[in-house]
Amino acid sequence: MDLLRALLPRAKPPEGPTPPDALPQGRRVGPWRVVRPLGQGGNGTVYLVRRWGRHYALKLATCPGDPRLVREGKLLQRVKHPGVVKLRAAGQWVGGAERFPYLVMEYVEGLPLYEWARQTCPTARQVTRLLIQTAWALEAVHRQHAVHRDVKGGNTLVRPDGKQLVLMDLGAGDYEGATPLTTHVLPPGTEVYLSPEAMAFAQLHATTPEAHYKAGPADDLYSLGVMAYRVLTGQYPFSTHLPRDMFWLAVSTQPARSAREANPRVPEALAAIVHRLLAKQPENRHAHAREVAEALEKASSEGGAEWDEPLSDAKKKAPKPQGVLRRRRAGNPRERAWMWQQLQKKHRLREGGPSQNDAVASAPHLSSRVPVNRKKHWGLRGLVLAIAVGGSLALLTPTRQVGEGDQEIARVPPSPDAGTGAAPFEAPISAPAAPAALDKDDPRVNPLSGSTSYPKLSKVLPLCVGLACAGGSPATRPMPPPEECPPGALQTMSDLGFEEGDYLHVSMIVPRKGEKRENVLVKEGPSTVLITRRYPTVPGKSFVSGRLLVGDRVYGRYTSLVLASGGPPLPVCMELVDIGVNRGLEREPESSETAVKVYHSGAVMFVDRFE
Ligand SMILES: Nc1ncnc2c1ncn2[C@@H]1O[C@H](COP(=O)(O)OP(=O)(O)OP(=O)(O)O)[C@@H](O)[C@H]1O
Repeated sequence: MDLLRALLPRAKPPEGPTPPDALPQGRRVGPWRVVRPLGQGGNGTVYLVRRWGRHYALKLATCPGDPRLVREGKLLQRVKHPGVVKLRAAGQWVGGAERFPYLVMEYVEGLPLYEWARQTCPTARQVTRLLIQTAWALEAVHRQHAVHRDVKGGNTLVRPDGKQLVLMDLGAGDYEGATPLTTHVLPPGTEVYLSPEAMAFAQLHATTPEAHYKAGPADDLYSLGVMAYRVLTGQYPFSTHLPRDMFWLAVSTQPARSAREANPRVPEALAAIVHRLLAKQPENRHAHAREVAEALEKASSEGGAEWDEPLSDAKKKAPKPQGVLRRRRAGNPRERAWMWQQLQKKHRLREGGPSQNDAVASAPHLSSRVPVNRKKHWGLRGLVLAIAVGGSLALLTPTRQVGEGDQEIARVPPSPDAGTGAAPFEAPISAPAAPAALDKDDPRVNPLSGSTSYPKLSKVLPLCVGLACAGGSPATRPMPPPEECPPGALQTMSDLGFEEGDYLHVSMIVPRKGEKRENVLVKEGPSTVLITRRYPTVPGKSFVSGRLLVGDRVYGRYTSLVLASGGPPLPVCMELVDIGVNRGLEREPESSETAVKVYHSGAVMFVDRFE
């Protein structure tokens, strides 16, 4: 029997289209090329994509024709505000016989609010600055007669300077005149951020299928209050460890403990604003988001030294990154594609199509079926995952606690005093070699190179050396492996007013006066190149240092910038590109195995990672 089984061909999953949540690196979506996934949300997968040397975030719907994503696009189109993620384009991706809407947004580099707070141990004033920005962003949303409906730390990103917050994910949002999509009592959202009036409505209309709660700006303000409470104290206003019914009861009837009680380092005036946002009656909250922003601005400007104390000081162990499980994939791409198709079929049969893709909070006394969030696919993903990790039933039938749908909730720190710690200070960058002197003996071999060592490049170097020892010829060596930027590099880029994809013209040599420019000899190793043009923040004759890697082309990774105007070297993350903005410089035909020549000039482009 076993022999028979061994002789029979193994059943293979049929070939199928790549699922929209598993696009590989390099796959094109319209003109955008996938770099890597950034994460998965309730109704789509967000990819880092690239076009013309610039990065964007592309959100691709999980369900064909998903009207929520289309609505998110329309909403983003209306709301134009520096504090709200910018929409750049929208389109449809064809996967098999289906069309999946996608949105292309600016790529916001940064950390979600709570993670930022955990890493930076901010003061009340620093947090308040970000809360003010959130309030102004909400004001911009509300002014468009729209509501966000899912305001929470996980839907914000704090830029690396820690001074700017961007409100993200308007996927649960709604605006006046939009086609109704909600088929349940409550619209999509996250349970711990749900207002008492929404809960009251859900309880009252639990048995009325046609009743739909209409969230308004006051609901967003309540959620903002929860978010503020959480970032200031490390806790939610009501314990998320309560049984669901008790949690609802507490939110509906109990006054929230003051944020100052939860964390004595929260200034009184700030705690009072948060308390007002958490009022049970919407009319007792601020009338508009603008009012919240103004109240916060006033309190912060009048606040004394207490506002500049860190809100906590103990260093906390990093929680397991969110979404890790969600990002794990089952089997190989073909198997995943097949499983995905099966699950889609099932999903469509059961749910009657993507338009019912709302997840709801049922009133607690009704059932404990579905917690409030938009991750209806969690069950499906759980199934895929369970298959992948050996069929753990626990994944399919988790013990649901309040707010479990919001993954961050499960990891709420028990007390603010668990504290946060300052992020490690940026590693110092060694000073690069000055480009002044040309090598007299061989003026065309890395004339600007030095012997500087750079922290991150130490990882690449042994690999290259290893490859060289193995006897691989430069032409046949693989591309250098991806590498993170040195600490502080992205900050330098933004301080100098550049964005990813911006580039500076460089010369591979210091040209001598009157000398005819020609191809130059280069070799692998430390390299310094001269910036040949003037830029508003980078004067001509500044230079960047890093390392050249010789492979099928000559790649350059530059990690240190010395401004001609003086000052210490600045960490940067810049990649050598040719005049067509292609990565690396072409090996000129006159190159040999041992003597590689490239064109004398090119450019160095700001990147957020060495790919
Ligand atoms: N424009 C962007 N720039 C950078 N990262 C982004 C951008 N948009 C989304 N992301 C990241 O992609 C991930 C998924 O985002 P998405 O908005 O789809 O879902 P979510 O907010 O994680 O979940 P849910 O939709 O269930 O609330 C998040 O980690 C988010 O920070």
